[in-house]
Amino acid sequence: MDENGSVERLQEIVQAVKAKGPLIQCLTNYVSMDFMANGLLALGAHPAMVHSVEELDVAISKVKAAEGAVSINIGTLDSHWIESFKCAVKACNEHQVPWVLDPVAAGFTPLRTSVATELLEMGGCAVLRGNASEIISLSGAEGAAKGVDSTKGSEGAVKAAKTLAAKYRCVVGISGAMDYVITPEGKQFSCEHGIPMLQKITAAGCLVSSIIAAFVAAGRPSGFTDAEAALYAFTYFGICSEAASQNSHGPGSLRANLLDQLHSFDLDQLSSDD
Ligand SMILES: Nc1ncnc2c1ncn2[C@@H]1O[C@H](COP(=O)(O)OP(=O)(O)O)[C@@H](O)[C@H]1O
Ligand SMILES: Cc1ncsc1CCOP(=O)(O)O
Ligand SMILES: [Mg+2]
Repeated sequence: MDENGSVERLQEIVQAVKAKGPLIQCLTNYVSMDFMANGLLALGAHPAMVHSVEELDVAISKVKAAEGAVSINIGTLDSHWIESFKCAVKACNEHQVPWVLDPVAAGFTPLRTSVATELLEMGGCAVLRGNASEIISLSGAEGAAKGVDSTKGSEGAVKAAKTLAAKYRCVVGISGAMDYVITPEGKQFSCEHGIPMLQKITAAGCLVSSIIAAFVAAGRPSGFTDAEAALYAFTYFGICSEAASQNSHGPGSLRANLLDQLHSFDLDQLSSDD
């Protein structure tokens, strides 16, 4: 894989997602639930938002049988959610189901940093995806999070991402104007697609994290590494947002058009220069 992947591999993994329709079990915040479920459905995946500790083990054993993945997002944290996250990670690791972590607003409060760190320390995370402030905060430095938003550019988090990827043996994705994907061995890939207006749609980052989970689930049986899956998820999301922006007049129409593009973006229109 070169630094940005290839159009042929992008087409292959998107077609795999649409053909397999992976089951993505999401433990996510109240803000993102609707957009994440609709975004995953538009993409061709099958979302389920199960989060009670009483049913997570059964649900995740079914995710295993369906070759799906789990998306964990700490956005609206409280003590019940914390128990659910730990229970989900334990079940994922027991059943060998890939899980993706979105450490929303890590660094904004100490609890968020410590909960995300505790989950990573349980081991088995496939991909950690955050914005620059979140990734820097998890590395132990001052990330200067402005609530759930980053105040720093993604390039400023690459060093922190390399530290985290090596420490937790997981792929780390940093979103921003440039998205970066870092492997546990310290290899770096990047994706320049996307539009600034995405920052005006709440839960765009949450949706990207769950799309990464869908690409990991569909990609593994087709021979894609988790780093490739993350890179192509960022790329597909970025390209769809660019196409969506052409008929959009602001965040409201962009949000609707983005769902349409995730559903029916024509991959054949891409050339190897894209
Ligand atoms: N300035 C930007 N230009 C282009 N794309 C962006 C920009 N900022 C964020 N994005 C894209 O928006 C999506 C959400 O990323 P981001 O806003 O960093 O996440 P979060 O919402 O978790 O803070 C990602 O796909 C990212 O590539
Ligand atoms: C606004 C907000 N508050 C708690 S979770 C959440 C959504 C954050 O979504 P994203 O990180 O994708 O912008
Ligand atoms: Mg976020």
